[in-house]
Amino acid sequence: MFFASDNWAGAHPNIAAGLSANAGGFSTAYGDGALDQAVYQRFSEIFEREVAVFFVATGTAANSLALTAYNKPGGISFAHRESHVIEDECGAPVYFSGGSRLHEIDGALGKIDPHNLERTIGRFAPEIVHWGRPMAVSITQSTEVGTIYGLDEIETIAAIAKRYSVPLHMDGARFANALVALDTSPAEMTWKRGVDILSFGGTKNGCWCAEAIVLFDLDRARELAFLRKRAAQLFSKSRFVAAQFEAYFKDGLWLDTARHANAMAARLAAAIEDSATAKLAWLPQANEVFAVIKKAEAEKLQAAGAAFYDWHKPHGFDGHISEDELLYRFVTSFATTADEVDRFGQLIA
Ligand SMILES: Cc1ncc(COP(=O)(O)O)c(C=O)c1O
Ligand SMILES: C[C@@H](O)[C@H](N)C(=O)O
Repeated sequence: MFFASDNWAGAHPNIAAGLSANAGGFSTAYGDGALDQAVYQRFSEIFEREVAVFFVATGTAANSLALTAYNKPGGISFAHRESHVIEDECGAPVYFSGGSRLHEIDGALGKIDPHNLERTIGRFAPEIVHWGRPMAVSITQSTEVGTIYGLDEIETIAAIAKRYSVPLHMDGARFANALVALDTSPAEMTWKRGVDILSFGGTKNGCWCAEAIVLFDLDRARELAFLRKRAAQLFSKSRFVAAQFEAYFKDGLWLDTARHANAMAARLAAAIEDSATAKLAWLPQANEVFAVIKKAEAEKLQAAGAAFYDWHKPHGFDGHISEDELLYRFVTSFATTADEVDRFGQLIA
């Protein structure tokens, strides 16, 4: 029973088959091969406009380079206080940009509160040389605590970013999970709501190692090409990332895998709701489930083979956590089975 992270899941068989099918022969290196070009075109079709696509190895690289694409001396990017770019990337966005800063914005359950954003970014609007100046706004979709921004919420945040002439970045490490949960289109959830640059994650949703920066603001494409190479993120055998995305998009596989992961999260949440020894912290909106469980009970579950971790209490969670309890995070994936969830449900009953 593996709920530690969707990063623990392997590669979907179709993705693995796509890699094998493209392993032979020769292909122009460094992103210029026929398969690369075909996949770039597929991204433009999916987003219903011409986009620039840059394959990178990790979500951290995608986020760091996306923010660096808009770099400026004294630049400040604004992100949720518990965002991955602030809490889990070891300062990579600051490092890759040569010293831009990340400023925390508060908001409940992983989502930036627009009023807090307006108030904070507004303070830096005079661009006083001592303080620095706004450079970007970054949101995570779905968020680090499995919540989702509605289309109107994205639009509201984008409008604030535009008011201060900065781009809106979307950390889409779990883009597909949010997309199917909202039952909307990639275009509607991004550029049509004011997103300028997207970290498009495939790795957590069935790929072996496939992340892409999707740039809607094509004027930045040339700059980003150099930033990626300087960051040692340009794959020589780029066809192997392209092959994964080709299989990922084929027949809507990426949407099916995300729907399955979300459905398994809903199933797991129902089992936790029915439990006498655990409390669901909030309803899952994508593929992450959070529950308050007695430490002793959690240890029994882990001893029985369930892999999951405790998680820090997010801002805006007003549930009670007793001394002998902790908040735990469960992440489902394309590889999570109903049997696995039901087996866990029996243990936690
Ligand atoms: C919300 C979010 N963004 C970005 C990342 C970064 O991905 P990576 O670990 O591949 O750098 C993760 C990692 O799981 C994540 O959860
Ligand atoms: C670092 C850890 O949070 C990872 N991003 C995950 O979601 O599992």
